[in-house]
Amino acid sequence: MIRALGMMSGTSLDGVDAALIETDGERIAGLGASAYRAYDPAEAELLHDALGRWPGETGVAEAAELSVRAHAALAAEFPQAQVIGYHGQTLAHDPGGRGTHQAGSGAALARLTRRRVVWDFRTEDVRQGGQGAPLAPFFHWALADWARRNGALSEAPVVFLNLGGVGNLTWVDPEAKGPLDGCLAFDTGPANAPINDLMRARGLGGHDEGGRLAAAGNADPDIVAKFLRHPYFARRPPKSLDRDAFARLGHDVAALSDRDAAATLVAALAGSVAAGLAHLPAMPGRVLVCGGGRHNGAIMQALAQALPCAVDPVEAVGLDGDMLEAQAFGWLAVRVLRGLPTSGPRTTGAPGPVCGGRISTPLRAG
Ligand SMILES: Nc1ncnc2c1ncn2[C@@H]1O[C@H](COP(=O)(O)OP(=O)(O)OP(=O)(O)O)[C@@H](O)[C@H]1O
Ligand SMILES: CC(=O)N[C@H]1[C@@H]2OC[C@@H](O2)[C@@H](O)[C@@H]1O[C@H](C)C(=O)O
Repeated sequence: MIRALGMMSGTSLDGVDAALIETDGERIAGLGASAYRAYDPAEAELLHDALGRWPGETGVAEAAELSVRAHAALAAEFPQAQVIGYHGQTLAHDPGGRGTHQAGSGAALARLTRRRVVWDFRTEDVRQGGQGAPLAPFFHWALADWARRNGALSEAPVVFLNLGGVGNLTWVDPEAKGPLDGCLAFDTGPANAPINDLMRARGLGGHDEGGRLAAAGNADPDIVAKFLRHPYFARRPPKSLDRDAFARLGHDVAALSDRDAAATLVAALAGSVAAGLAHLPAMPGRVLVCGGGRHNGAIMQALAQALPCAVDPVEAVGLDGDMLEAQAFGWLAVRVLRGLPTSGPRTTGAPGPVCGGRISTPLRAG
């Protein structure tokens, strides 16, 4: 077993999560301590300004340097970690075109932390013809296996729904012999990013705390219906999204009041997840929600109404929904060290199993 530190900073640009996990890259032996470092407003601004940019373009070197510095500071709190799984900051994602761009050098992080770092998890998958995302699904399979062995989960199949800046879901059949056969995964649609962008644009803060603003408003059914007519939702998986792929939605709610705009974005999110369930091989017994969106009461209520099965935060089966993606990149780092696949046809649509990720080793003295 290896003690890995997974580190993730997602598309909502709020900060860096770090979590320890003990694993051989197959079974989870234990989930350990975790920590969070928020980006301050100036840092969030710098990252925001770099969104949509590719290596070499304005502001990218600064965003990369910030990412490495923030991750190194957080990693210092975990001297016990034998390897770091470093996702980097996604600035742009265009798997059918220019590729995928996670800013931040794992080699620089290895130098600063004097630890082995596994990074650049998505490029190889895209090179082989996959979407490069989502990558958490194989870990969702391992979690379902773990929760079932602990007696915390009885439903099979089950869905993990991650609500970060973008939403993604994994249909998991824990009775399958492994993650390559036992998952079906894809991005469902925009999740918190349009809500955060609305709040920022209207000077209301960085997010809708608890979903209170949305809960006080009424969704505009025409805007939601128009949004759900976008061909993305009918397209069969695999499929993945750039953070700002649905910027039109933000323009469509511009004329609404603050509360109705927030309610409309929440209804659009719930509708996109319902549309996603229609692509699954069988209805899950339960949807387990992770990511920051589960703290938004309006989102959880809208999901409970829109979905034909139970909807619970992952805490219901003993997991930590704020740290699950960080744990995923620790688990994936160990898989890369062992040469095990990190994605495949039913998660990213790559033509076969892919082991994505580069390994950087710090220089030793002497
Ligand atoms: N208490 C809360 N109330 C309402 N919304 C919240 C709350 N806490 C977090 N969120 C939402 O969740 C977001 C953070 O979610 P998360 O950390 O899962 O995203 P991420 O990891 O950056 O994104 P991704 O999964 O897309 O890579 C916040 O930006 C906010 O929109
Ligand atoms: C390109 C990229 O960074 N995509 C993220 C984003 O945030 C959620 C969704 O879109 C998912 O596809 C992915 O992150 C998670 C961790 C994943 O790869 O599973």
